[in-house]
Amino acid sequence: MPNKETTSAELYRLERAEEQQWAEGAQQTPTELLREQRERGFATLWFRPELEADFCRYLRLSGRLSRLTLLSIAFLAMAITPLIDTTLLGMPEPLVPLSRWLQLGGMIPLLLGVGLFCWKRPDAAAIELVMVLLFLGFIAGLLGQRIVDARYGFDLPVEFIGICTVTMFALARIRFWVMLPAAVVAGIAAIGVEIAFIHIEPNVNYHVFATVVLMVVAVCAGYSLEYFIRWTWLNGTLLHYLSRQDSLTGLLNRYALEDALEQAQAQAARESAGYAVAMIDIDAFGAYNDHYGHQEGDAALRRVAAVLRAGARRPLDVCGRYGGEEFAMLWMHGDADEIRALAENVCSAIAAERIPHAVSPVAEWVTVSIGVCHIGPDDGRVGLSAALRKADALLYEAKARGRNRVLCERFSSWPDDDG
Ligand SMILES: Nc1nc2c(ncn2[C@@H]2O[C@H](COP(=O)(O)OP(=O)(O)OP(=O)(O)O)[C@@H](O)[C@H]2O)c(=O)[nH]1
Repeated sequence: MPNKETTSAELYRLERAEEQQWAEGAQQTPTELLREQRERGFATLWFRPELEADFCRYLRLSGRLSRLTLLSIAFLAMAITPLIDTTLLGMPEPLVPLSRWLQLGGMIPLLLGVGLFCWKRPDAAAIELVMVLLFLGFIAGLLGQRIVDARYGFDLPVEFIGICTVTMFALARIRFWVMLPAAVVAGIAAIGVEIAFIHIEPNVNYHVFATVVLMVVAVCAGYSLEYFIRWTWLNGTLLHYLSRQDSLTGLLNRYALEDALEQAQAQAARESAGYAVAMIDIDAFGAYNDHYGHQEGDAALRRVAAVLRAGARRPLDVCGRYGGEEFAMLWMHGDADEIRALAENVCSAIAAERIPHAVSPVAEWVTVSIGVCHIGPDDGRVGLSAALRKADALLYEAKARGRNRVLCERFSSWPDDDG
């Protein structure tokens, strides 16, 4: 899912690439995959690989603001501490140089660097690793200072380690299983330091107890938060696909089809590229239904749809169900001859399926008629309804000329009837 800064052109490309991936690789449609995952559950906080990659990308992009908030809080804490450590916290003077060095020389530049990285590269796969390393660096700094401070009898509020861990689970938006090992290391190191180096009784027992409680809270909060995010993503993505998919054929439904066609037209205009819009209708499908029944009719529609989907495999092509037994396609790029060849291929591929049609006036098997309106690069911006109307008129002309054929014409060769 694209982030806010993605331009509409990039967004269009991303969506098409996503749909393309689904269409090419998968045995199952997105909705089938998502439904299956919902039934299986995800108590282990893991989706099947086809979904996991998409979810991780979503988590990285949607977590950008949250991570920047976390880094801002850490930055603020680091910036404020020099003002209060000697006054409010009672840090002895000899410890101040070390503390300043760690804060101003180490943590603040590090936070600024990581902040810049999270700002500029929200989608970087390394973002989880960077956040975990920052966390471990932070903890190492705190523990180092804790050991030195204790020599001067200063009891550094070591609960900060637990609070850092809770904050990481709550705001870093990195996966639970990535954060957990770092949290365990931090917890063990914190408790180890208390027991081995700190001898300020009875505070050691209190600090150990507080660290354990905060670590348990952090882990539980991290688990339930990620479970909730996964649940929301899974249902939201399922709804997204259901609202765009024709339930019978798995192609884009009318709403999504028009949307995709408009976006493809805008893309063509940006690239000054030619394209073609096609209307496709199954021949004598009323008779097919009457003869074989609606169940068989549905099965035939699915098979025709599968062939059409295969005919729109290039990254920017579009294919959807316009309504009933009528489909629409858009082929991006290509001159009139290439477009005609694509349409002819689709027409003959459907005939080659040899879906029996005993009552067709055209052939012994299911055939289609196709009307194609080709819009050249110099035809200017053509409205979607005008392009579809011309393709539809050509389709009816193809029907009138005997069906099972392609009629392809250039948009500009038609009289302008828009006005
Ligand atoms: N099984 C099934 N049939 C459908 C569906 N949607 C539309 N139809 C049928 O498609 C048929 C369309 O028939 P017509 O519009 O008369 O066209 P046709 O019989 O294909 O004739 P021509 O287009 O002139 O070749 C009707 O019988 C509809 O019931 C569907 O989802 N499933």
